[in-house]
Amino acid sequence: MDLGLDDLTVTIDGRDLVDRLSLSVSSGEIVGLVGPNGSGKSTALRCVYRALKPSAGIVRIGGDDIWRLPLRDSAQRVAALTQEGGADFDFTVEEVVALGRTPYKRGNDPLTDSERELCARAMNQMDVLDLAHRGIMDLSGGEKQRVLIARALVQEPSILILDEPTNHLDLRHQIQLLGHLRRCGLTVVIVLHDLNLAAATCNRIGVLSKGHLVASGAPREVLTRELIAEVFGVSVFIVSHPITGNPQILFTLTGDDMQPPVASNP
Ligand SMILES: Nc1ncnc2c1ncn2[C@@H]1O[C@H](COP(=O)(O)OP(=O)(O)OP(=O)(O)O)[C@@H](O)[C@H]1O
Repeated sequence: MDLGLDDLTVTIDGRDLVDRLSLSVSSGEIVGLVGPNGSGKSTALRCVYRALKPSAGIVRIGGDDIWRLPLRDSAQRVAALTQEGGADFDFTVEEVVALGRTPYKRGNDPLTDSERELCARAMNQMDVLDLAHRGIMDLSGGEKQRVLIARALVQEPSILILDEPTNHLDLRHQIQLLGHLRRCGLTVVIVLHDLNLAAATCNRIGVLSKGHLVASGAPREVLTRELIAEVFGVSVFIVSHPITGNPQILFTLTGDDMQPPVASNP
């Protein structure tokens, strides 16, 4: 299912946190959003998973304005891993994962056998099956993150929204998760701070700066020295990955690479 943001604008207290953001994501495509802290990435995503109503513009999923759909319908199409987490209650891991089925249930309907299998499969994919009976509150940051991703997967969405999903994940689990996204065929919008991971994962990358989309395209077109200096204020070197050819960003920690970002609002 495709996703489109048309002139999405979020204005709060007179400030445009997101300003006329337009982005289209084809069915099965993985699009990354990158940008400095406070550039509007999470705010834009919140409009897609219906946590925040845009001040102007439209979010289309499969051609429908998401804000005009019944909540149950949009929850069957879009699942999100948010920065807020949503694991602040004393449920077991398997109970939290089962919550992903809520858009398909009425009242206290129990899970069907096939839904139980779906939950077990997602927990296995996210490597949390052996934690099934543990309390979510007692898990490590990375374990909790993987449980919440499993919950999003059992929602069986067509569109997956992931806000910094690699937070807390060790290298192996980062690769497992992003590799799974590459293979699963879902339409994905993902915020990543690690530009190398973004280059490895995304078909296209959109760069946000001060609420504006300042670049978008294939990783190799977008992640240039010039763009990174302009938007992030860091002077980097870019090499090609020896196997995939994806851009890999190299930097030092001497401080000599830092400069003020100069990206301005168009
Ligand atoms: N409800 C709100 N009221 C006022 N300002 C807000 C609100 N939500 C976000 N902001 C501000 O909007 C700007 C964009 O925030 P947002 O969380 O979208 O940035 P981000 O690009 O996701 O940042 P980060 O990389 O730090 O997660 C920030 O300056 C933030 O302080």
